[in-house]
Amino acid sequence: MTAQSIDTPYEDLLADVLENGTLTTDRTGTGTYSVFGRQIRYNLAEYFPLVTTKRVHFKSAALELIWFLNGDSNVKWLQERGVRIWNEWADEDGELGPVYGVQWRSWPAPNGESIDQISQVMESLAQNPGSRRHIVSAWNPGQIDEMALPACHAMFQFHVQPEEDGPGKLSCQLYQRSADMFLGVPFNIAEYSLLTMMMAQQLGYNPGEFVWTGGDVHIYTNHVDQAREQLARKPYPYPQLRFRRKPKDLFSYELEDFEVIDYQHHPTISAPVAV
Ligand SMILES: Nc1nc(=O)c2c([nH]1)NC[C@@H]1CN(c3ccc(C(=O)N[C@@H](CCC(=O)O)C(=O)O)cc3)CN21
Ligand SMILES: O=c1ccn([C@H]2C[C@H](O)[C@@H](COP(=O)(O)O)O2)c(=O)[nH]1
Repeated sequence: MTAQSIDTPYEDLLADVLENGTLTTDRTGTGTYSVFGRQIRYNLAEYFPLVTTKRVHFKSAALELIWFLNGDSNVKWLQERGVRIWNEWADEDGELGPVYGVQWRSWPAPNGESIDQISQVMESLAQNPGSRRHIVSAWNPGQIDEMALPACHAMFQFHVQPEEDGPGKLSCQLYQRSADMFLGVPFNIAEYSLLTMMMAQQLGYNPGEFVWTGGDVHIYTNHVDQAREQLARKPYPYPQLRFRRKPKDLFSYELEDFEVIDYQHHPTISAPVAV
Protein backbone atom coordinates (compact mmCIF):
# COMPACT_ATOMS: atom_id res chain seq x y z
CA MET A 1 0.00 0.00 0.00
CA THR A 2 1.39 3.42 -0.88
CA ALA A 3 1.07 6.41 1.43
CA GLN A 4 -1.34 8.02 -1.07
CA SER A 5 -3.88 5.22 -0.74
CA ILE A 6 -4.16 5.19 3.06
CA ASP A 7 -7.63 6.20 4.31
CA THR A 8 -7.35 8.90 6.96
CA PRO A 9 -10.93 9.69 7.98
CA TYR A 10 -9.92 10.51 11.57
CA GLU A 11 -7.19 12.93 10.52
CA ASP A 12 -9.51 14.48 7.91
CA LEU A 13 -12.13 15.07 10.60
CA LEU A 14 -9.53 16.52 12.96
CA ALA A 15 -8.59 19.01 10.21
CA ASP A 16 -12.27 19.74 9.54
CA VAL A 17 -12.90 20.62 13.21
CA LEU A 18 -9.77 22.81 13.38
CA GLU A 19 -10.89 24.63 10.27
CA ASN A 20 -14.63 24.87 10.84
CA GLY A 21 -15.09 24.59 14.60
CA THR A 22 -16.76 27.44 16.47
CA LEU A 23 -15.24 28.54 19.76
CA THR A 24 -17.69 27.29 22.39
CA THR A 25 -17.83 27.31 26.17
CA ASP A 26 -18.28 23.82 27.59
CA ARG A 27 -19.12 22.10 30.88
CA THR A 28 -15.48 21.68 31.89
CA GLY A 29 -14.69 25.39 31.50
CA THR A 30 -11.84 24.59 29.10
CA GLY A 31 -13.46 25.78 25.85
CA THR A 32 -13.66 23.85 22.60
CA TYR A 33 -13.74 24.31 18.85
CA SER A 34 -16.88 22.46 17.93
CA VAL A 35 -18.89 21.30 14.91
CA PHE A 36 -22.17 19.37 14.96
CA GLY A 37 -22.96 16.19 13.06
CA ARG A 38 -20.18 14.31 11.24
CA GLN A 39 -19.62 10.75 10.00
CA ILE A 40 -16.52 8.71 9.22
CA ARG A 41 -16.12 5.03 8.26
CA TYR A 42 -13.44 2.34 8.25
CA ASN A 43 -13.27 -0.92 6.30
CA LEU A 44 -12.59 -3.62 8.89
CA ALA A 45 -12.25 -6.24 6.16
CA GLU A 46 -8.96 -4.63 5.13
CA TYR A 47 -7.28 -3.36 8.29
CA PHE A 48 -7.65 -2.52 11.96
CA PRO A 49 -8.16 1.26 12.37
CA LEU A 50 -5.68 2.08 15.12
CA VAL A 51 -4.70 5.70 14.40
CA THR A 52 -1.06 5.83 13.28
CA THR A 53 -0.33 9.58 13.42
CA LYS A 54 0.27 9.25 17.17
CA ARG A 55 0.65 6.27 19.45
CA VAL A 56 -2.74 4.97 20.57
CA HIS A 57 -2.46 2.71 23.58
CA PHE A 58 -4.31 -0.36 22.25
CA LYS A 59 -3.90 -2.18 25.56
CA SER A 60 -5.86 0.49 27.49
CA ALA A 61 -8.61 0.58 24.85
CA ALA A 62 -8.94 -3.24 24.77
CA LEU A 63 -9.02 -3.44 28.57
CA GLU A 64 -11.68 -0.71 28.75
CA LEU A 65 -13.79 -2.71 26.27
CA ILE A 66 -13.40 -5.96 28.27
CA TRP A 67 -14.34 -3.97 31.39
CA PHE A 68 -17.54 -2.74 29.68
CA LEU A 69 -18.35 -6.31 28.59
CA ASN A 70 -17.86 -7.48 32.18
CA GLY A 71 -20.70 -5.15 33.17
CA ASP A 72 -18.43 -3.38 35.63
CA SER A 73 -18.91 0.14 37.02
CA ASN A 74 -15.92 0.34 39.35
CA VAL A 75 -12.47 1.55 38.23
CA LYS A 76 -10.58 -0.90 40.49
CA TRP A 77 -10.48 -3.61 37.81
CA LEU A 78 -8.93 -1.09 35.37
CA GLN A 79 -6.50 0.28 37.94
CA GLU A 80 -5.27 -3.22 38.80
CA ARG A 81 -4.31 -3.49 35.13
CA GLY A 82 -2.59 -0.09 34.97
CA VAL A 83 -5.42 1.76 33.18
CA ARG A 84 -6.00 5.18 34.74
CA ILE A 85 -8.28 6.87 32.18
CA TRP A 86 -11.39 6.85 34.41
CA ASN A 87 -9.73 7.86 37.71
CA GLU A 88 -10.82 11.50 37.67
CA TRP A 89 -14.51 10.58 37.58
CA ALA A 90 -14.63 7.86 40.23
CA ASP A 91 -15.70 8.38 43.86
CA GLU A 92 -13.55 7.31 46.81
CA ASP A 93 -14.69 3.69 46.39
CA GLY A 94 -13.88 3.70 42.69
CA GLU A 95 -17.55 3.80 41.71
CA LEU A 96 -18.87 5.53 38.59
CA GLY A 97 -22.56 4.70 38.95
CA PRO A 98 -24.62 2.87 36.31
CA VAL A 99 -22.33 3.70 33.34
CA TYR A 100 -21.70 1.79 30.08
CA GLY A 101 -21.07 -1.71 31.42
CA VAL A 102 -24.14 -1.65 33.64
CA GLN A 103 -26.44 -0.45 30.85
CA TRP A 104 -24.96 -2.91 28.32
CA ARG A 105 -25.30 -5.97 30.54
CA SER A 106 -27.97 -5.14 33.13
CA TRP A 107 -30.27 -2.33 32.00
CA PRO A 108 -32.92 -2.16 34.75
CA ALA A 109 -36.26 -3.21 33.30
CA PRO A 110 -39.55 -1.75 34.60
CA ASN A 111 -40.54 -5.17 36.04
CA GLY A 112 -37.52 -5.24 38.35
CA GLU A 113 -35.51 -7.65 36.20
CA SER A 114 -32.53 -6.56 34.14
CA ILE A 115 -31.82 -6.73 30.43
CA ASP A 116 -28.54 -8.03 29.02
CA GLN A 117 -28.55 -6.00 25.81
CA ILE A 118 -25.28 -7.47 24.54
CA SER A 119 -26.44 -11.09 24.90
CA GLN A 120 -29.76 -10.17 23.27
CA VAL A 121 -28.05 -8.56 20.30
CA MET A 122 -25.73 -11.58 19.89
CA GLU A 123 -28.81 -13.80 19.90
CA SER A 124 -30.66 -11.65 17.37
CA LEU A 125 -27.59 -11.44 15.10
CA ALA A 126 -27.33 -15.24 15.14
CA GLN A 127 -31.05 -16.02 14.77
CA ASN A 128 -32.33 -13.14 12.68
CA PRO A 129 -29.44 -11.49 10.81
CA GLY A 130 -31.74 -9.42 8.57
CA SER A 131 -33.29 -7.62 11.53
CA ARG A 132 -33.01 -3.85 11.68
CA ARG A 133 -33.21 -3.89 15.45
CA HIS A 134 -29.71 -4.98 16.49
CA ILE A 135 -29.32 -2.07 18.90
CA VAL A 136 -27.58 -1.44 22.22
CA SER A 137 -28.25 1.78 24.13
CA ALA A 138 -26.15 3.10 26.99
CA TRP A 139 -28.30 6.23 27.18
CA ASN A 140 -30.76 5.51 29.96
CA PRO A 141 -32.67 8.73 30.75
CA GLY A 142 -33.93 7.27 34.03
CA GLN A 143 -30.39 6.92 35.41
CA ILE A 144 -28.44 9.82 33.88
CA ASP A 145 -28.33 11.61 37.23
CA GLU A 146 -26.64 8.64 38.93
CA MET A 147 -23.82 8.39 36.36
CA ALA A 148 -20.41 10.01 36.94
CA LEU A 149 -20.59 10.97 33.26
CA PRO A 150 -23.60 10.37 31.00
CA ALA A 151 -22.74 8.02 28.14
CA CYS A 152 -20.81 9.72 25.32
CA HIS A 153 -20.82 6.69 23.01
CA ALA A 154 -24.52 6.45 23.56
CA MET A 155 -25.97 3.89 21.17
CA PHE A 156 -24.84 1.45 18.51
CA GLN A 157 -26.41 -0.74 15.87
CA PHE A 158 -25.18 -3.81 14.03
CA HIS A 159 -26.00 -4.81 10.48
CA VAL A 160 -25.40 -8.00 8.49
CA GLN A 161 -24.88 -7.58 4.77
CA PRO A 162 -25.46 -10.86 2.93
CA GLU A 163 -22.63 -12.17 0.73
CA GLU A 164 -23.00 -14.46 -2.29
CA ASP A 165 -20.07 -16.69 -1.37
CA GLY A 166 -19.75 -16.10 2.32
CA PRO A 167 -21.47 -15.96 5.68
CA GLY A 168 -22.27 -12.22 5.53
CA LYS A 169 -20.48 -9.08 6.66
CA LEU A 170 -21.03 -7.65 10.12
CA SER A 171 -20.92 -3.86 10.42
CA CYS A 172 -21.43 -1.52 13.35
CA GLN A 173 -22.51 2.09 13.55
CA LEU A 174 -21.95 4.11 16.71
CA TYR A 175 -23.69 7.33 17.65
CA GLN A 176 -21.37 9.39 19.87
CA ARG A 177 -23.25 12.42 21.24
CA SER A 178 -20.09 14.18 22.43
CA ALA A 179 -16.64 13.54 20.99
CA ASP A 180 -13.28 14.67 22.36
CA MET A 181 -11.46 14.36 19.04
CA PHE A 182 -7.94 14.34 20.41
CA LEU A 183 -8.17 12.01 23.43
CA GLY A 184 -11.41 10.05 23.35
CA VAL A 185 -12.14 9.37 19.69
CA PRO A 186 -9.02 7.33 18.75
CA PHE A 187 -9.88 5.05 21.71
CA ASN A 188 -13.55 4.86 20.75
CA ILE A 189 -12.73 3.92 17.12
CA ALA A 190 -10.37 1.16 18.30
CA GLU A 191 -12.87 -0.17 20.86
CA TYR A 192 -15.90 -0.44 18.62
CA SER A 193 -13.84 -1.84 15.76
CA LEU A 194 -12.47 -4.47 18.13
CA LEU A 195 -15.95 -5.24 19.48
CA THR A 196 -17.27 -5.70 15.93
CA MET A 197 -14.40 -8.06 15.08
CA MET A 198 -14.92 -10.07 18.28
CA MET A 199 -18.63 -10.40 17.52
CA ALA A 200 -17.87 -11.41 13.93
CA GLN A 201 -15.47 -14.08 15.20
CA GLN A 202 -18.04 -15.45 17.66
CA LEU A 203 -20.90 -15.44 15.15
CA GLY A 204 -18.93 -16.66 12.13
CA TYR A 205 -19.45 -13.50 10.06
CA ASN A 206 -16.82 -11.59 8.12
CA PRO A 207 -15.94 -8.11 9.41
CA GLY A 208 -17.66 -5.32 7.47
CA GLU A 209 -17.41 -1.61 8.28
CA PHE A 210 -17.20 0.50 11.39
CA VAL A 211 -19.25 3.67 10.90
CA TRP A 212 -18.73 6.44 13.44
CA THR A 213 -21.31 9.20 13.75
CA GLY A 214 -20.61 12.17 16.00
CA GLY A 215 -22.94 14.78 17.51
CA ASP A 216 -20.93 17.57 19.18
CA VAL A 217 -17.49 16.90 17.70
CA HIS A 218 -14.87 19.07 19.37
CA ILE A 219 -11.23 19.85 19.98
CA TYR A 220 -10.45 21.35 23.40
CA THR A 221 -8.63 24.67 23.16
CA ASN A 222 -5.68 23.15 25.06
CA HIS A 223 -5.38 20.37 22.43
CA VAL A 224 -5.06 22.63 19.37
CA ASP A 225 -1.25 22.61 19.22
CA GLN A 226 -1.22 18.84 19.65
CA ALA A 227 -3.79 18.38 16.86
CA ARG A 228 -1.72 20.58 14.52
CA GLU A 229 1.41 18.61 15.34
CA GLN A 230 -0.44 15.38 14.62
CA LEU A 231 -1.76 16.64 11.29
CA ALA A 232 1.75 17.50 10.14
CA ARG A 233 2.65 13.79 10.28
CA LYS A 234 2.45 11.32 7.41
CA PRO A 235 0.14 8.38 8.14
CA TYR A 236 1.39 4.81 8.05
CA PRO A 237 -0.59 1.84 6.72
CA TYR A 238 -2.89 0.45 9.42
CA PRO A 239 -2.07 -2.67 11.41
CA GLN A 240 -3.99 -5.95 11.24
CA LEU A 241 -5.77 -7.54 14.16
CA ARG A 242 -5.58 -11.29 14.73
CA PHE A 243 -7.15 -13.47 17.40
CA ARG A 244 -4.87 -16.01 19.03
CA ARG A 245 -7.84 -18.27 19.86
CA LYS A 246 -11.60 -18.31 19.69
CA PRO A 247 -12.86 -17.86 23.28
CA LYS A 248 -16.01 -19.75 24.24
CA ASP A 249 -18.18 -16.64 24.19
CA LEU A 250 -18.03 -12.85 23.81
CA PHE A 251 -17.46 -12.42 27.55
CA SER A 252 -14.37 -14.65 27.78
CA TYR A 253 -11.83 -12.60 25.82
CA GLU A 254 -8.58 -11.67 27.52
CA LEU A 255 -6.00 -9.12 26.46
CA GLU A 256 -3.65 -11.93 25.38
CA ASP A 257 -6.22 -13.10 22.81
CA PHE A 258 -5.60 -10.02 20.66
CA GLU A 259 -2.58 -9.61 18.45
CA VAL A 260 -2.01 -6.26 16.72
CA ILE A 261 0.32 -6.94 13.83
CA ASP A 262 2.62 -4.35 12.23
CA TYR A 263 1.45 -1.29 14.18
CA GLN A 264 3.69 1.44 12.79
CA HIS A 265 2.97 4.72 14.51
CA HIS A 266 4.36 8.18 15.26
CA PRO A 267 5.30 9.01 18.89
CA THR A 268 2.86 9.74 21.71
CA ILE A 269 1.50 13.30 21.95
CA SER A 270 0.44 14.15 25.50
CA ALA A 271 -2.55 16.32 26.29
CA PRO A 272 -4.44 17.20 29.49
CA VAL A 273 -7.89 15.63 29.85
CA ALA A 274 -10.78 18.04 30.53
CA VAL A 275 -12.67 16.90 33.65
N1 LIG B 1 -12.78 15.23 28.32
C1 LIG B 1 -12.91 13.91 28.26
N2 LIG B 1 -12.46 13.26 27.17
C2 LIG B 1 -12.56 11.90 27.10
O1 LIG B 1 -12.13 11.34 26.06
C3 LIG B 1 -13.17 11.19 28.18
C4 LIG B 1 -13.63 11.92 29.28
N3 LIG B 1 -13.48 13.26 29.31
N4 LIG B 1 -14.19 11.28 30.36
C5 LIG B 1 -14.43 9.87 30.35
C6 LIG B 1 -13.54 9.12 29.45
C7 LIG B 1 -12.13 8.90 29.89
N5 LIG B 1 -11.44 8.86 28.62
C8 LIG B 1 -10.09 9.11 28.45
C9 LIG B 1 -9.38 9.72 29.45
C10 LIG B 1 -8.03 9.95 29.30
C11 LIG B 1 -7.39 9.57 28.13
C12 LIG B 1 -5.90 9.80 28.00
O2 LIG B 1 -5.31 10.49 28.79
N6 LIG B 1 -5.25 9.21 27.03
C13 LIG B 1 -3.82 9.32 26.81
C14 LIG B 1 -3.06 8.19 27.49
C15 LIG B 1 -3.78 6.89 27.54
C16 LIG B 1 -2.97 5.70 28.05
O3 LIG B 1 -1.78 5.61 27.77
O4 LIG B 1 -3.56 4.82 28.69
C17 LIG B 1 -3.56 9.29 25.30
O5 LIG B 1 -2.50 9.78 24.89
O6 LIG B 1 -4.40 8.80 24.55
C18 LIG B 1 -8.11 8.95 27.11
C19 LIG B 1 -9.45 8.73 27.29
C20 LIG B 1 -12.37 8.97 27.54
N7 LIG B 1 -13.34 9.79 28.17
O1 LIG C 1 -15.53 7.60 25.42
C1 LIG C 1 -15.57 8.84 25.54
C2 LIG C 1 -15.97 9.44 26.72
C3 LIG C 1 -15.98 10.79 26.79
N1 LIG C 1 -15.63 11.55 25.73
C4 LIG C 1 -15.60 13.04 25.91
C5 LIG C 1 -16.54 13.90 25.15
C6 LIG C 1 -16.56 15.18 25.99
O2 LIG C 1 -15.38 15.94 25.70
C7 LIG C 1 -16.47 14.65 27.41
C8 LIG C 1 -17.82 14.48 28.06
O3 LIG C 1 -18.35 15.71 28.41
P1 LIG C 1 -19.94 16.03 28.30
O4 LIG C 1 -20.06 17.41 28.87
O5 LIG C 1 -20.66 15.00 29.10
O6 LIG C 1 -20.29 15.97 26.83
O7 LIG C 1 -15.86 13.36 27.27
C9 LIG C 1 -15.23 10.97 24.56
O8 LIG C 1 -14.89 11.64 23.56
N2 LIG C 1 -15.22 9.61 24.50
